[in-house]
Formats: sequence, structure tokens, C-alpha cells
Amino acid sequence: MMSLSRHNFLKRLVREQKVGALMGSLLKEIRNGGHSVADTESKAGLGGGVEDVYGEDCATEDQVLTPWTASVASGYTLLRDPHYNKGLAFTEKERDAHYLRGLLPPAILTQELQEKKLVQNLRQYEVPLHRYIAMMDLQERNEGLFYKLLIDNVEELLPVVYTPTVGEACQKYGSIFRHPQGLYISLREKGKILEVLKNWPERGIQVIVVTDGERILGLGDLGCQGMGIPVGKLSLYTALGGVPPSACLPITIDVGTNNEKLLNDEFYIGIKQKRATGQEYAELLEEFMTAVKQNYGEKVLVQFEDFANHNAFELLSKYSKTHLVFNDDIQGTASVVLAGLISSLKLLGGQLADHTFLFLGAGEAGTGIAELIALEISKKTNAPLEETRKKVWLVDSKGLIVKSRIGSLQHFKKPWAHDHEPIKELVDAVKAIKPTVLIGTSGVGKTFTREVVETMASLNEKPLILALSNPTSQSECTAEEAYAWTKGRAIFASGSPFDPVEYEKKLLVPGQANNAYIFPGFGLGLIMAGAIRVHDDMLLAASEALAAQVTQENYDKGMIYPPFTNIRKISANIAAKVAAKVYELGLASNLPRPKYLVKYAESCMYSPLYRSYR
Ligand SMILES: NC(=O)C1=CN([C@@H]2O[C@H](COP(=O)(O)OP(=O)(O)OC[C@H]3O[C@@H](n4cnc5c(N)ncnc54)[C@H](OP(=O)(O)O)[C@@H]3O)[C@@H](O)[C@H]2O)C=CC1
Ligand SMILES: CC(=O)C(=O)O
Ligand SMILES: [Mg+2]
Repeated sequence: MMSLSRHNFLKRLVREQKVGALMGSLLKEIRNGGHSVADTESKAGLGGGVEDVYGEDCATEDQVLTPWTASVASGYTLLRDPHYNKGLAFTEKERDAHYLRGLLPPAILTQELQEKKLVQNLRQYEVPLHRYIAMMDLQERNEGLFYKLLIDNVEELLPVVYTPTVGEACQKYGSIFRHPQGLYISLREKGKILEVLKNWPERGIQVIVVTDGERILGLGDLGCQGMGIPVGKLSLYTALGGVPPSACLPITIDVGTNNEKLLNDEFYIGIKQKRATGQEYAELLEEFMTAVKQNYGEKVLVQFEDFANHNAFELLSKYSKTHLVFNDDIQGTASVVLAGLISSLKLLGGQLADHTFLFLGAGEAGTGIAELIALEISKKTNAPLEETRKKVWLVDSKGLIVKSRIGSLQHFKKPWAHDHEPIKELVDAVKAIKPTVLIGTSGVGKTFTREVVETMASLNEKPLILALSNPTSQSECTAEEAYAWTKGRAIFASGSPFDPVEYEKKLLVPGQANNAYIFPGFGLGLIMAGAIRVHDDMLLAASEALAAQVTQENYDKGMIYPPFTNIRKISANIAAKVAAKVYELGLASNLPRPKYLVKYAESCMYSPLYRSYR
């Protein structure tokens, strides 16, 4: 442990002295107001990463940079540092300068050619999990190439590094485990969490995604093996939102697992005990949150991910008062769904307030979305929240949430207990409530049965059906079912991707209603502005920014989200609107406010292109 810490410390020191000194003055100019990028709109100096401490993200392709000194002394080490490794793309000059002669075969490939080869190789794997493993190996070997590949082939590779494949990867994480990724903080580290954070080699952390693995997608408690989720989410922060990889830190808090299968699995990577709860759990989380602030300061964004709802709401409510925290499942999901609802009005007609919403599933995602819908309607109509909430109905595992159940409801369900007789089955709730929009957030697959969907179709000319549960196995219904059972009339989007469906010679394109549209740009916006707290109005701003980017061409295909192909542009626009809201609310600490926020967001985004080494 000692030698590792010292190694990391030296590595940091050297990187800061060598590269930091080179880039420091340039960065200061860009970041610290005065003559800012945004003011001048000049191209000079653009291309920097957010808080790019070491300068490597800031250097454009034509600027040279020096990798850390230990690498200069040993080309072997340089080849094994994913941050700087370029594999066969090292030039003759670099091979000489960095002691790489003989350590590589003679061929020199461009990054484009390396990418072409990898795409071909990946397509040869028939098993999605094998693609996932190949991608993770690449990430550990050559970060720039990993991100170039992901950015250039986002539609094809999102389902590999993210849902649905990441779900299977988490289930089998122990068996496929090769390189440790992210930071593991278990009950054994109690009292030493600050020390653990200091073992991480990067200091300029801007975003932490943390899970305790208790509700991984709709797959339940996967304990320590939930690590695949923060790793995947942060890959998207970089690829989709442009936050530099060196500024991202995936963390798994291991308090045990109640998953018997994992407890009996000889390859399980976590601590083999039942989950700690109550005071023991709260104390570990408190130590973690305190250590995070102490180590990284006030402005680090902590994204809570895939916690079970009995902890998630409380953690969010507690730490949103003292930290920059965001719960992706509650808030990110709400924002992406609201965006889809706003854009769907172009197809459905009317205003949001004219619609009736019914949810299957009343947990984090369900009640999070419900609350943001009610808030948006309230803002648009000036009606009080108590009134606008009445447009929204939820069904949980016990049936429709109604007043007579209020005594036994969890606190986050209580606002949704409206006057109605109890109803047990979803299909009966659909018949009674007559929703225009049906949203699945139950985590249980195949729950939008033929009867449910046909009832929606009998009530609505264009039923809007969102099957949000992940991964694909948990989707409430498939795209094909939604279109077939509504005779092609449904507007459909799902949490995990489905292929387009041909229905009666018409190509119907389902959307992917996934918080991946929101959190990368949302986080970038917070970081850009130096936000110190998250506010609901920022979520609304993100929703409106996303909805505004759906084109007529998209609508013509029945889509309510833009395709992921342009996601970096989309994220920059979301970031700009979020940052603008942060400034407007007086919650920004990066002053003065850049004038051209979209341009500024773009200038902050990480580029995966190789840099030349001197
Ligand atoms: N597309 C996206 O971007 C996102 C998708 N999700 C997905 O949403 C799903 C739910 O996540 P989350 O809200 O965090 O989970 P929670 O555990 O917080 O909530 C699940 C809810 O579903 C209810 N439920 C479970 N089984 C049934 C059933 N058979 N019939 C009716 N209701 C049922 C539960 O009822 P009860 O309260 O009675 O137990 C609970 O209210 C997951 O699959 C997740 O992957 C989540 C976030 C983002
Ligand atoms: C997408 C996501 O965050 C989830 O399914 O939990
Ligand atoms: Mg999640």
C-alpha cells in the first residue's frame, strides 16, 4: 500500500511539474476569466478539457506534450500507461525519444487505421459480452483509441459499454474480472476513506459516479459487481459529454450484498456478508461524502447511481444541502423523459397539462419523473403542484396508489395517493384512468401485455408508450409488440435500444429514453459554471434543451428523441442551457460568465485524438 501511494504521488508530482508548467499559463488564460474563450470567440487556445490539470487534454493535435518522466526513462512503462499509450501509432521520432525502439514491431499505423482494425475485430465477436470485454481491455490499454472508437461509432457501441450489455457484465463481473477499474471502498476501509481517495492517481477529479450496487438496472442487488455501472456511466461522461477521462472517478461502495447467488460464488469480488444497514451504512456514507469534499473540494459532482430507493431518496435529500450531488435515476431519468414528453406534443398535440400519465412502478424513476412532469405543468399553467400532481397516477407492486393506502406508503409515494377506489391490475388501472401516456418504470419485463397495450390503443389515436426498464430483458414490452398491438399507431421509446421495425411497409423508429441523453451534458454544464448545488430548474432547462433538438425529420419517423449520432453537439447545447441556469440562479462560482456558452462548452470537451510527444 505504501509503495503504491508513493508511486502515485511521484507520478502526480512529475506530471504536474513537467506538463503542468508547460500548459499552466495557457490554461489560466482560458479558465480564469479576463481574456476568456467565450469573450473573444477566438479559436486560439480552444480544445481544452475542463480543469485540465496536466494539459494533455488541452493540447491540440499540433501541440506537443511530454508524457510523465518515468515513461521517458522507460518506453515499456509508456506502452503500459493507457493515458499516453498510442500503440503502433508512435512515430519513428517518438520511438527514439521515448525508448520504444524494439518494443514495437516496425509498422506505424495512424489512429484511423487502428480504429478501422478494431471495428472489424469487434464485429467478429458474436457474443455481446465478448465485445464488452474487448472494449474494457482497450480502455485499459489505450484510452485515446477507446474514446475515438466510442465517439465515432456511438450508436453501435453504446449497447456494448452501456445497457444492455453492461448489465450482463455486472452479473458476471467476478468471472470476467481482469483489470481493476475505479475505486472500491468497502466496510473494511471505514476510518480510512480519505486515504483510499488519495490512492487514486488523478487529483483533478470533476465527476464521481458512485453506486452501492443494490439496484443495478432492473437486475437487483449485484453488490460490488455493480462497478460496471459507474465505469460505464463515466465512459459516457467522456464520450458523450466531453469530460476528460482524467477528471472522472468511478466508485463502488461495498457494504455487502443480499444476493445469495453472489455470496455463494467463489469468484465474487466483494465482501461476503449481508448488507450493512442503518447507522453502520449511514456512517460509511457520511465518511465518504466528507472525504470527497475534503479531497476534491466543493465543486466535485457526485452522481448517485443505482442505489436502492430506501437509501437513494434520503441520500439525495441529505447531501443536496451540502454537496454538488445529482441522482441520475431520480433526476436524470426525469429530465430525459420530460424532454421526450415535451417533444411528443408535436405528434400528439395539446399541452402537457392536457395529458394524463400512468406509471407502472413508483420508485426512483417513476416518482422522479412524475414530480418533474407536475413541476413543468405547474410552471407552465401557474397551477399549484398539489393540483398538477393529479394528472399523474402510479401503480406499484400492490396496485394503483390511492388515498386509502396512504398510511402504509413510503414517503416518496404519498404525494401520488389520489382519490380513487383501489385497483390491483395494471390493465384495470388503464381502463379506469384512461391515460394518454403509459410509462414503465417497474424493472419487471413483459408487464405491458397485449391487453394493456391494446387498451391504450383503444383509448388513444396515438398512444405514447415508454418502456423504460433496463436492460432489454426487463423492458415492459418490445418495440415490435408496441407497434403490432397498436397497429403501428404507438409512439414508442424504451430504456434499452430496440431496432427499427417495419410495420405495413412503414419503417417505425423507436427512441431510446435513457438518462444517457442528459447526465453527460448536464454534468458538463454544472462543471463549466462551477455550480455548487443542483436545482430542479436546471433539470427543466436540460429537458427543454434536449427537446429542442428533435428535428422534423425525426418526428416524421415517429421519434421523440434525436439520434445518438450527434450526441456531443446535443450535450454541448444541454450543457450551455444548464450552465446558463446555474448563472441565472446565482449558483455559479466560475466567474465571469462566458458570453457564448455553447462555444465554451465545445471548447471544454475532451478530444480523443492522439497528441505528438516531444
Ligand atoms: N431508462 C432510463 O433512463 C432509466 C431506467 N430505469 C429503470 O427503471 C427500473 C426501475 O428503477 P427504479 O425506479 O430505480 O426502481 P425502484 O426499485 O425504485 O422502483 C421499482 C418500482 O416498481 C414497482 N414494481 C416492482 N415490480 C412490480 C410489478 N410486478 N408490478 C408493478 N409494480 C412493480 C415497485 O413496487 P413497490 O414499491 O411496491 O415495491 C417500485 O415502485 C429499472 O429497471 C431501471 O433500470 C431507471 C433509471 C433510468
Ligand atoms: C439507465 C439507468 O440509469 C438505469 O437503468 O438505472
Ligand atoms: Mg441507473
